[in-house]
Amino acid sequence: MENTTTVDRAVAIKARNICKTFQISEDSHNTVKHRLFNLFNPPKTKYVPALKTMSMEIMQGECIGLLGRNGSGKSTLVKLLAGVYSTDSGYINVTGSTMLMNLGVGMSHELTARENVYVSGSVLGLKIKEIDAIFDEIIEFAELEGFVDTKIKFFSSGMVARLGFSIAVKAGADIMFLDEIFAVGDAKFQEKAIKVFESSWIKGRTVILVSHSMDVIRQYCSRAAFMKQGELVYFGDTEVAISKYIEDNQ
Ligand SMILES: Nc1ncnc2c1ncn2[C@@H]1O[C@H](COP(=O)(O)OP(=O)(O)OP(=O)(O)O)[C@@H](O)[C@H]1O
Repeated sequence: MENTTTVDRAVAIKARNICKTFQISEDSHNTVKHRLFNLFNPPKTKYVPALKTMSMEIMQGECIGLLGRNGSGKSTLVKLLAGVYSTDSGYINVTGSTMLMNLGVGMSHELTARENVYVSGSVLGLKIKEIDAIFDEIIEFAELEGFVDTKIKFFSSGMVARLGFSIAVKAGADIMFLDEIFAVGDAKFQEKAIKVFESSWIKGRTVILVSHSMDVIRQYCSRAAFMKQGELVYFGDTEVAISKYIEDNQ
C-alpha cells in the first residue's frame, strides 16, 4: 500500500492495523419443520472480510476522498473510523468530535423531527441549551417547519435526509464523515447543500468524503483512497486514486 502524509499539520485520525470481518448466519431452516428436521445440522456461519488489515493517517483540515466499487469496504471503513463499529484488531485514535452522515442513518423513525434533533445533538455532545439555540435554524434549513412534531416514519426519504443534513450543518463536528451527501434532497436542496459545504464545512474541518462522483472528489479532496475488495490499495494523490478507480470499473 502506498501512503502519503502531510507533515505540517496535527493528526486528526490515526488508524493502525485495523480490520473488520462480519459473521453472517446463513439460516436456511426458517420454518419450524425445517428446524426440527435439522436439529443436528445447525445454520452455517459465513465470514465476510469487509476490511482487510490496513493503516492510515488523516491530518486536521484535510478533505479525503474514499473511492471504490460497491462492496469494496468504504462504509465499513468510515463506520470504524467514526466509532460506529469496533475494530477486530489494531487501534484508532481520533482527535476531536466526529459525525457520520449518510442518508437518514442515525435517525430513529419512531421519533419526531424535534426528538431526532435533540437525540442527534446529544449524541454529538451538545447540551440541551445549545440544541435549543440552533433548533429553529435546523428546521428552517431542512425546510420542515410544518413537520416538527411528526414522526419521521411519515417523511419521504428526501425529508429524512434533509433533516440529517441540517443537523450536521448546524451542529457540526470537528471531523465529518460524509457518505454520498450530495445525493440529498431535490435539485434545489442539493444546490443549497453544496453552497454550505463550500462556505463552511470545507474550511477548518476534517472531511472524509465517500462519493462515486469523480467531479466531487476532484473538486474538494486533497488526497484520496482507493479500495478494492476490502483492501486499501492506494492512499495519496487524488488523480492517481481516481485513475485506479476508473481502471477498476473497466
Ligand atoms: N453489517 C454488516 N453485516 C454483514 N456484512 C456486512 C455488513 N456491512 C457490510 N457488510 C459486507 O461488507 C462488505 C463491504 O461493505 P461496505 O458497505 O463497507 O461496502 P461499500 O464500499 O461501502 O459499498 P457501497 O458503495 O455499495 O456503499 C460487503 O461484502 C457487505 O456485504
